[in-house]
Amino acid sequence: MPRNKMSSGRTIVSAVASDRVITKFTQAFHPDATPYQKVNFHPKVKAACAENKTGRVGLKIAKAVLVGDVSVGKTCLVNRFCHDVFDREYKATIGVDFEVEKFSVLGVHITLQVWDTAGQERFKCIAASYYRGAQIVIVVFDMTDEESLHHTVKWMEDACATADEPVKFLVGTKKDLLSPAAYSDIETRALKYASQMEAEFWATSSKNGENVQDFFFRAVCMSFDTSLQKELEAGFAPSKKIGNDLIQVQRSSSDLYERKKKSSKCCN
Ligand SMILES: Nc1nc2c(ncn2[C@@H]2O[C@H](COP(=O)(O)OP(=O)(O)OP(=O)(O)O)[C@@H](O)[C@H]2O)c(=O)[nH]1
Ligand SMILES: [Mg+2]
Repeated sequence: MPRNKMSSGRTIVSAVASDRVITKFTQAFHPDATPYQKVNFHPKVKAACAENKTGRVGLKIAKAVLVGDVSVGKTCLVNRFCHDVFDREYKATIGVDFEVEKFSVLGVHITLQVWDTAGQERFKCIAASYYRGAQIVIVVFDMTDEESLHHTVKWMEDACATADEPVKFLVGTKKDLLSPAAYSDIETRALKYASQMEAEFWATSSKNGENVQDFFFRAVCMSFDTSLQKELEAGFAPSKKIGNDLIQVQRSSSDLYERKKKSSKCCN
């Protein structure tokens, strides 16, 4: 297999970085913290991938959108996962940013778009226009700020209104700032919110990276399995364009590894 070394030091295998190759279904953060019972890829999905029968399907996976209050740590979460960096200085997101990550899941190449929205009220109008068609909704709160947890119900409601039957996640950040007792306390409350929203809970730290990669891998596995299952049941009918986004999923891609970053700025 062709291998290249990126400037960041990540090794690229067939257009996908070696640390973006998923061969096993990533488990939930905690078995009691999820409404999703999946612990493995569906047998039909596994068979289709093994037999190279995923076709040239234009699966509309995987668009992920991050929402949540100002300064809860959305951008840091994305930056830790996509660039393995952490910035302690707060720089507010203006409008919306997005990142593109390529994965190989069971040998199938997929692209994940990660939309990082601004928490500031004045950008809400723009951010909301990017929720459409998302298959992964990630509502983020700061585990040191209880108010931000209370607001997650509304964020989830708004984001899901135009999303595409999304996999739902409630992600707590800044775990590194909590004592074990304080963490246990907020976790108990967060689990109640997650259960009420029918979302899967994860606790993370972008500062030290705790659970960040596992969380994104879990999101990709869930979305991939669900979408491919749907496509298989539909008999690979030509995929419909839903919303603004259509992401190609192909068995083999000749694309070079690429990283796009786009900023949409607004208003008021
Ligand atoms: N200690 C610690 N600080 C964090 C963590 N995540 C984020 N922060 C800090 O929290 C502040 C806000 O982080 P951002 O990621 O910019 O917050 P945001 O949610 O993107 O904010 P908006 O773009 O305004 O919506 C920054 O000063 C970060 O350094 C974390 O896991 N641990
Ligand atoms: Mg931000």
